[in-house]
Amino acid sequence: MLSYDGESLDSSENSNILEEFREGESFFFRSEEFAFLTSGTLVKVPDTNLTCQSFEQTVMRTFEQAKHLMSNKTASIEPPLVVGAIPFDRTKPVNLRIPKSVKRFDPQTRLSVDAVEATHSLSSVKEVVSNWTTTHMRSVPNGDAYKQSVSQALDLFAKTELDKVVLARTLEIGCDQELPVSKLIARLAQSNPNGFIFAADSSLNQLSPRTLFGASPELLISKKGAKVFSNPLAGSAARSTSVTEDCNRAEALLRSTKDLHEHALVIESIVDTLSPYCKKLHLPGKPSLLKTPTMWHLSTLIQGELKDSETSSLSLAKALHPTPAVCGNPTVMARETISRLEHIERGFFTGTVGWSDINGDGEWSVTIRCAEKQAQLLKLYAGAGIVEGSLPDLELAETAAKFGTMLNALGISYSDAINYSDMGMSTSTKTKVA
Ligand SMILES: C=C(O[C@@H]1C=C(C(=O)O)C=C[C@H]1O)C(=O)O
Repeated sequence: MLSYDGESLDSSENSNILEEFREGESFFFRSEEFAFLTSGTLVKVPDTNLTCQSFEQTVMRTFEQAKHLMSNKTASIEPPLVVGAIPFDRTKPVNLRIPKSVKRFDPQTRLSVDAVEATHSLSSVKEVVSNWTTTHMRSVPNGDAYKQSVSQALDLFAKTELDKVVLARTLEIGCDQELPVSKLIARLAQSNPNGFIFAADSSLNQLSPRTLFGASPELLISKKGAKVFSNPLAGSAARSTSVTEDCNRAEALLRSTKDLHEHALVIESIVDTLSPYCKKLHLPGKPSLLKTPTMWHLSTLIQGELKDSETSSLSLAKALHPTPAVCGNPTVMARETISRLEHIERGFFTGTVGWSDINGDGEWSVTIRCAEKQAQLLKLYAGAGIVEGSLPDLELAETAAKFGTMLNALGISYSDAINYSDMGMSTSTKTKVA
């Protein structure tokens, strides 16, 4: 492992690097290619948002400031990185910073939070943080209200030009103590070996520190030199523990006209946005399947070669965000529909989280399968794309299945979740607790 200061750390099979994670100060990111933990803030990107004309210049100025501050250091200094999260709403401020130090490690490293866990499989936070219990769980909006919003969206498809809208809900989980984010990240990293694992400060002010963390399967954009990649996902089915049923669901998804349409809208929009930047753009003729431990998705890997290799990954993220995978189509109408029908504040959920270096090389994943921690409260987020042919019950169940990524990490079973909250499973399996 290497840090900015040229500090060299042992590269071993297991790493306790997450012990150094400090909420409010650290940023963690792991993709298939890169993994690092940062600490401190050298320079914060001043308040700006994706609608600002000067967004890129503001980031560049921050890099220049950081270079100046780092110029006193020794020759082994690595180039600075800008890291952080961008919210769903393009008019809201981004939360980006250039950290004081960056420790890189091999993405294959098995992460743990102490030496004992390093040698044992970390099965769930319920086992690692002994004796913690949930004080409450509640879906906001509740299942019926969510289904009603889906029905209202379906009416709009018939009456307006709206083709697709993504509607989300949250699952609030109260804990009887503060859970360490480091352990949750370790668990997510172990059980989602192919996902983008992230943890970022999402505080809006110093008084209420918040941390956003998750395991996203979706890549908004990555850029290395002239090469760009985007891996949009749209069209989903929950995994099954029965192998036969699991295969059936995957095959049904690949053939589903509704899901293929939902997927095609996303691909078309991303290709339209990337085309002017690229001299070559390649994509397969049809979507393939991508699986996470909890979900199947329709997936398309888009690869391009930039006309100008200096185009920054952040400029591309700015151009693409929000894609119809998390917003809808047409974008403006979908955004208005979300603000009218969704009844939650998305914040950084369905934004983008990642990093970029001074040359613009970087990775920005879509901020999904995540939760935000504020003291003893965890807020889990999940959304589903609604198109003509969507059924309110199934969309509610899809959001429930998407909560599974985080529930698994927490060691909360579906049945526990159903007992305590309106999770949106079929009413026959629901046991309400007074
Ligand atoms: C909004 C979410 O996921 C998005 C919606 C999907 C869908 O509707 O099929 C699939 C992947 C994501 O682009 C989420 O996971 O919360």
